[in-house]
Amino acid sequence: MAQPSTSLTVLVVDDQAVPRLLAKAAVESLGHRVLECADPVAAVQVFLQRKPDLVLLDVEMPVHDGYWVAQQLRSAEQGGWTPILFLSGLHGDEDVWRGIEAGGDDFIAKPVTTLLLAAKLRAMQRLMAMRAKLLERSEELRQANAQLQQLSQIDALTGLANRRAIDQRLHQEIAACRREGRQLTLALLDIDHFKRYNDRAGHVAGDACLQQVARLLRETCLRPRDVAGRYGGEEFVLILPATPRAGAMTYARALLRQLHLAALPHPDSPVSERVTLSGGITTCVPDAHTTAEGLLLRADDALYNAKAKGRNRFFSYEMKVDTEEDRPHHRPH
Ligand SMILES: Nc1nc2c(ncn2[C@@H]2O[C@H](COP(=O)(O)OP(=O)(O)OP(=O)(O)O)[C@@H](O)[C@H]2O)c(=O)[nH]1
Repeated sequence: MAQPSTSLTVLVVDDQAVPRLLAKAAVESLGHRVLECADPVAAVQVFLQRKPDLVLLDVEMPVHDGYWVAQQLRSAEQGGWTPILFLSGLHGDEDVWRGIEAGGDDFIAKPVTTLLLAAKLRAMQRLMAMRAKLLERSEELRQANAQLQQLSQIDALTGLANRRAIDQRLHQEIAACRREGRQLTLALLDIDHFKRYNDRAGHVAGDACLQQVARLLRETCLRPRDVAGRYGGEEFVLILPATPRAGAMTYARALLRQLHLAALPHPDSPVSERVTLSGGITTCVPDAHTTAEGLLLRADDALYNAKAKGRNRFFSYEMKVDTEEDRPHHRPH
């Protein structure tokens, strides 16, 4: 966008050759380039194709006058702004009013002097530079907002979706699975005896452990619609859309197996010398009565059950089973 000293491309529109050539000469003497046009309809085409920086527009022309041209240019710009200066022998208050109303930015009385034209162009260039700065700031703001929006959805420690994002996604997936008539699985996971981990290894090591578990969860959420999130503290959430009950339990077993293979040491767990998880799973085809709160309560209840049954397992009421029986190699060491 033009700075006050840069050279402009100026579209000069006048049906009469002499004033058009005079205006052209004056503009060129100020170091700017000129596109000439004698016909109002053609002027609109030239404007659209060549995208000049500024338009000098005669008012009185046959068939379509300068006001008509200004209106066409303004409606063609769609959010843009190219300065339009009227050049006219008519310069009563009413003429100026009509010109501004039609979308013009200023009015210059013919015959135009080079000095007046220079002053008007300089003023327009200033406005153009300010507008360019404003657009730049708006774009920066838009980008910052997009970044903030993204950050507001992410848990800072683990990089997983945070509680706010999880709540949003859960509502969306309940609605989507209800429409599709498909099963939705929700799992709440909790690291076993994490207080003891912190107490023995320290909070910094505890944080690192949370990050490692989060990485594992991210790696096991393979489908595009699967979401892994940190629901708070040492509690994680998985949203697995279009995942039936049996699939959810298979997934849970695979996750426990991956965690076992990762062999993250737990310094003080009565369950295992490795970090273990307990999980509560709930699966349903959502109907009109299904709520996010209801699903979370059911999953939390199932999680409580998994803890009560000895930890290091998933429990699902709907399946009436837990993952324990299938994985003898996961038993406490
Ligand atoms: N390092 C770390 N610890 C956290 C964070 N958030 C919560 N905790 C700790 O997680 C522990 C959770 O303890 P509890 O709720 O008693 O659960 P638990 O010790 O895992 O016991 P069970 O769940 O019954 O197996 C507490 O010691 C919290 O301080 C965190 O961001 N970083």
